[in-house]
Amino acid sequence: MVINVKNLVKRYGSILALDHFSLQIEEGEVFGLLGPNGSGKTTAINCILSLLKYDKGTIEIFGKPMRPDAYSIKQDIGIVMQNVAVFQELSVQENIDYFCGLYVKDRQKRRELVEEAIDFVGLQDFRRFHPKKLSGGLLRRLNIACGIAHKPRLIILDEPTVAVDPQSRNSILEGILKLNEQGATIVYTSHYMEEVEQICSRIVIMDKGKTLATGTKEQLKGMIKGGETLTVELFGLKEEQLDEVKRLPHVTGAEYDGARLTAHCSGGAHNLIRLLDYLREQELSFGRVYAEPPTLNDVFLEITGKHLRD
Ligand SMILES: Nc1ncnc2c1ncn2[C@@H]1O[C@H](COP(=O)(O)OP(=O)(O)OP(=O)(O)O)[C@@H](O)[C@H]1O
Repeated sequence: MVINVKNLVKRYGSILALDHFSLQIEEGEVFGLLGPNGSGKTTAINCILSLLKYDKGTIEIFGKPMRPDAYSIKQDIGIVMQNVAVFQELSVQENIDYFCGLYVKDRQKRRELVEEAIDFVGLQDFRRFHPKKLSGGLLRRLNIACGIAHKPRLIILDEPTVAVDPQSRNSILEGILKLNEQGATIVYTSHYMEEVEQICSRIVIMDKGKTLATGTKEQLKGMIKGGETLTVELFGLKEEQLDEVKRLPHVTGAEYDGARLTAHCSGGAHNLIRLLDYLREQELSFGRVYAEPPTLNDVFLEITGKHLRD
């Protein structure tokens, strides 16, 4: 097992940031830590890395107890933190070389690794630039290159795409999958469910410092009663008709905003056909129609009663 965390408790004064938090991550996983802002993701990562003292619990990495002075373990970990942490006075190349040099002393070897990292994040044309000349997206890529240049076995990324343009975001996500293909185990924290769904093989959903549910995205979605959401664009739906929609088989709830009818359905087949048949019977004409499978937000909503991003 790459990470084994048991019953972690962390308090900041009266705030209970981690409440008996446990986590098991196997070699080769792309593991997602999904939770709203303030749910304890960064605190969990900082405790796992021994950057923060905790009140209770045990942490093992690569089967060994993790401690602040466990340098042999730290050498095999790459960290990409939420806040970009690079030196303003060093160029792109020098920054990557500095961070790589914390783990790799051999200069020749390091030169190769720095070049590979520059290629990997696509900063070839910017190697002599200083950080203040880089856009937000490029700066994030530099931050990632600094964290991964030494080819660690475990890479932990804490919200690496916050405030990043869509193009850089995609290239970051693709890069993470490539690192995983090359053998690294990945831990990825985010409050963006779409990203976690896109790249993670297993996910823990957390809230208020606790683990709410763990599994693949299919397993997590299978845990809830809610199934697909149907949306129909139409005008003139009356209140009695909305009430009748709510009473259709498998419909667990419905809303109408004057232009769009949204119906939430539990499992069951033919929900869309049944809804459209009803609208035709009522001689209501409709525009676009779409059916969406449940999302991780629906899972979070059903467990906690609130949205991931309130
Ligand atoms: N240094 C600190 N002192 C006091 N309280 C803190 C400190 N750091 C975090 N907290 C509190 O601990 C809880 C968990 O915060 P944490 O930053 O770990 O959450 P998060 O899920 O990473 O959120 P975000 O996505 O906003 O970073 C929050 O209630 C936060 O306000």
